[in-house]
Amino acid sequence: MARAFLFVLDSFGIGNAPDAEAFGDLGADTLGHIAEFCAAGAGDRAGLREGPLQLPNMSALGLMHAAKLATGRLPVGMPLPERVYGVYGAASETSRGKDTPSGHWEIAGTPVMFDWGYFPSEGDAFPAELVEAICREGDIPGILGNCHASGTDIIARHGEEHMRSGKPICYTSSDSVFQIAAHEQSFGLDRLLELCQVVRRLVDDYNIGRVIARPFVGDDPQNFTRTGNRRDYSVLPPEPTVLDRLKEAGRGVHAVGKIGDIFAHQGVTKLTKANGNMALFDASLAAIEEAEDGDLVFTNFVDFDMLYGHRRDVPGYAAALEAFDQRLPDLDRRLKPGDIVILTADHGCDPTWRGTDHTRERVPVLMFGPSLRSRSFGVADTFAHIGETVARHLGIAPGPHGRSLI
Ligand SMILES: O=P(O)(O)O[C@H]1O[C@H](CO)[C@@H](O)[C@H]1O
Ligand SMILES: [Mn+2]
Ligand SMILES: [Mn+2]
Repeated sequence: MARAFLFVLDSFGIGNAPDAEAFGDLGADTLGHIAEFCAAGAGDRAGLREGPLQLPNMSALGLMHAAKLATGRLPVGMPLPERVYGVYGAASETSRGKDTPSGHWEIAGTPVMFDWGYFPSEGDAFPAELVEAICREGDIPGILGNCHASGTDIIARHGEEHMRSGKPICYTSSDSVFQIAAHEQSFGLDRLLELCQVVRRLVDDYNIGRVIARPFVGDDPQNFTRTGNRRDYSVLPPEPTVLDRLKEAGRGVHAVGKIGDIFAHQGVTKLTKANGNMALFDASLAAIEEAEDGDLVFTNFVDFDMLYGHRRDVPGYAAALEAFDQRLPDLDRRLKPGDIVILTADHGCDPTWRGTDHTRERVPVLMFGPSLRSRSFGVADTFAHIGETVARHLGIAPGPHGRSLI
C-alpha cells in the first residue's frame, strides 16, 4: 500500500497553453515572466527578496525541464540542476474555463466539459431581477459595485459607503463567480455567510460556479484588509471525482485549505483550514503524519493566486515561490517508502499580464517519492491524468477521463 500527497500551487502556470489565444492569453507565462523579471532586477523588493528567482528544490524535481517541455525555452536566469530526481512533465487543461474549480476538478479526474455562466463586463454585471431577488431574500437595502473588479480595489473604493449604508459590495471577474465583500464587524461575518448561501441558491439559474464571501476589516480605504475568513460556495462537481472514489473505497481524504470548499465538501473525510501558505504547509505536514496507507492528503496553496497573481505582484509571487521551495526538504524527510508527492497547479495568473484575471497556461506536474525513478512523461493533454495517477498509486479502479502517468 501507499499514500499520496497532492499539492496545488494555485495559479503556478508555466505558459503556452495550446488554446491560450482563445482566452486572450497568448504569451502569458507565470513562471517564465517571474523568472525574466527577477533576472532583470524587477523582482527585487527591499526587505523581501532580490536577484534571480531561486527554486533549487523544485528545479531538482524537474521544474526547469517541465517549463521547457511547455514552452520550448528554459526560464531565464535559473540554473539547471545537476540531477533531476522526480517524474516530471507539463499538462494542458481540457476544461473550458480557466477557473479554480475547473482546474481542481480536472486534476481530480473530472474535466468540466460544459460552459459556466459568466456576468457581462460592460454595464451592470448582475441582471436587475437577480439584484432585486438578492435584496428581498437577503434582506439588504441594495448592493454596491455590480461590476467586474479587483477585490482589493473595490473594497478601497466602496468600503466606507458600505459601512455607512449596510449595502454589501458585489462584484465578479472573468471567472464564473459572484463575490460579496462585507465588513466583518459593521455588517457581520455570520450575516455575510448567510447572504452568500441565499445568493448561492439564486445564481444556480445563471449556472454560476461559485459564490465567494470576502470579509474584510479596517476603518478607512488605506487600511481595509481582507481576512482569512473567505468562504467559497461551489456547485457540485459534474461527476464523482477521485476524492469521491477514494472515500467510497473507505480511504481517508484529508482536504487542507480551500480544497473542501472547491469540491463542495464532496469526497472529503477530514478537513483542515489554515491561513497563509506557510500555515498550509504546516497543516499538510501534520496531515501527512496522520495519513494511513491508502489515504490522500490534498492541499491548495492559495497565496500564489490570491495575494500575488491577481494583485500582479512579481516580487511577492517570487518570494512566495522561494519560501515554498525551501519547505520541500522538510516534506521529503517525512516520506515513507511507497509515498508519492505531486506538485501541480490549476491554471495560470501571470503577475506581469494585463488586467487582474487568471491566464490560460500549461501547468507543471512534479512527482517524487522514495520509490520513484526519475523520468519525463512529456506533455500530458489533460490534468485528469494527475487524478488517475493518484487512483492507480492508491490501488482503486481507474476513471474514464485520464490514465496514470507512472
Ligand atoms: O480580485 P479578487 O477578489 O481576489 O478575485 C479573484 O478571486 C476570484 C476567485 O479565485 C477570482 O475570480 C478573481 O476575481
Ligand atoms: Mn486557482
Ligand atoms: Mn484566482
